[in-house]
Amino acid sequence: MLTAKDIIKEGHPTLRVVASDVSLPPSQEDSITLQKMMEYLQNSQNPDISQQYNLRPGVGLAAPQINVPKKMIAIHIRDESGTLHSYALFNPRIVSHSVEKSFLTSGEGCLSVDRDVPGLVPRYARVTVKATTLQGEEIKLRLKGLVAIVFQHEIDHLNGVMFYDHINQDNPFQPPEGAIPIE
Ligand SMILES: O=C(O)C[C@@H](Cc1ccccc1)[C@H](O)SCc1ccccc1
Ligand code: NI
Repeated sequence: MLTAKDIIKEGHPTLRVVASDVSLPPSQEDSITLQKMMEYLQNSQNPDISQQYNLRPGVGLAAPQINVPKKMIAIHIRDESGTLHSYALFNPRIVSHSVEKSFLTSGEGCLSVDRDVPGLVPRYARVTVKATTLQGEEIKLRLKGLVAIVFQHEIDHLNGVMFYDHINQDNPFQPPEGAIPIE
């Protein structure tokens, strides 16, 4: 199982590379890696397991964060209405997005960043994502709210982008014009 020691931290060059497309159908190695990423998220949200293995809770994980520069992400989160969004995806890409922006009022964190970075992170309020699932199915997801933010955070990792790259350095707490705050 993946544990905290498998997650690389800021300063590691792999966090700043553009990850490679995964050739499909995926190799057994890539499938197992993606399954382990999903397992990490589920374990990190289980009070007993996360305490036993000292896992930092996560709702998303991108392969570059475990030093695998490939386009693979896992997302496991309950949204505002309690709906579980659990996805293990190859080659996710944003195919369209709203002009309207949104942001988490609490700012963002990252499993690869062991420090608080204050500031608001402007994101698209709504995104349409295409990807291939572990089962080899091509899917299209229309996302909004917290789930849309998590997807954008993870897809950023596939392009070598960290959440704090988006923070307005002159005024970190300046909400983007007309953006929707998400608690
Ligand atoms: O480092 C990562 O990629 C995982 C982040 C994802 C994230 C997405 C959106 C906003 C902040 C972080 C971790 O999940 S950070 C821990 C966490 C846990 C619950 C809710 C938000 C963040
Ligand atoms: Ni992150």
